[in-house]
Amino acid sequence: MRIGIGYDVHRLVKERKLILGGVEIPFEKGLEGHSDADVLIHAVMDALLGAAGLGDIGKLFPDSDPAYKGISSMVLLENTEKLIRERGYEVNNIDVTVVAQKPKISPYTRQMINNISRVLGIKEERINIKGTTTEGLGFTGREEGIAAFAVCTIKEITNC
Ligand SMILES: Nc1ccn([C@@H]2O[C@H](COP(=O)(O)O)[C@@H](O)[C@H]2O)c(=O)n1
Ligand SMILES: C[C@@]1(CO)OP(=O)(O)OP(=O)(O)OC[C@H]1O
Repeated sequence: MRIGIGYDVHRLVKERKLILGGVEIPFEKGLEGHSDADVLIHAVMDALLGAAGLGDIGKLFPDSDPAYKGISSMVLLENTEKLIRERGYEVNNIDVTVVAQKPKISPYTRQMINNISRVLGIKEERINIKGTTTEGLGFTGREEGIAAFAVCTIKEITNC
């Protein structure tokens, strides 16, 4: 078993969609980025890549590459899963914390978990997603951005 950790931050701006965990959440602002800026999925990808010893998201999917402009991060997650599988690992479990003053993510976590479970080919019970505010403190508290932390474990693929 190997463990990985991921962390990402994206800025909240007007006239962008807010996509978290592959779910479009109605909100007055969205996250800025080269891709769809799904900060939750980016943290999960970095955790998976870290666990497998494969570097990080920016190394594998550089934001200088026009191929990734506006791409759904669920596609990048799918590619990440293939890479760790090629290394001989499968995902065991994932735990994510989204740090956002607003919006509340709890009404959407079931759908996010379903999206991730389908892309990674693992049971929903192996994925946990939670939200927290920072009680108005810091850049997340001022609603300037959203942060996400993810921890995962991966295990060697066995044939039996
Ligand atoms: N973006 C968020 C933030 C919080 N939640 C839910 O609210 C609970 C209380 O949050 P505190 O930061 O005040 O501790 C938290 O445990 C979550 O259930 C949320 O869904 N989305
Ligand atoms: C996902 C990538 C690639 O489109 O771009 P962004 O959406 O800007 O995200 P970030 O977490 O800043 O870095 C990873 C990038 O390479």
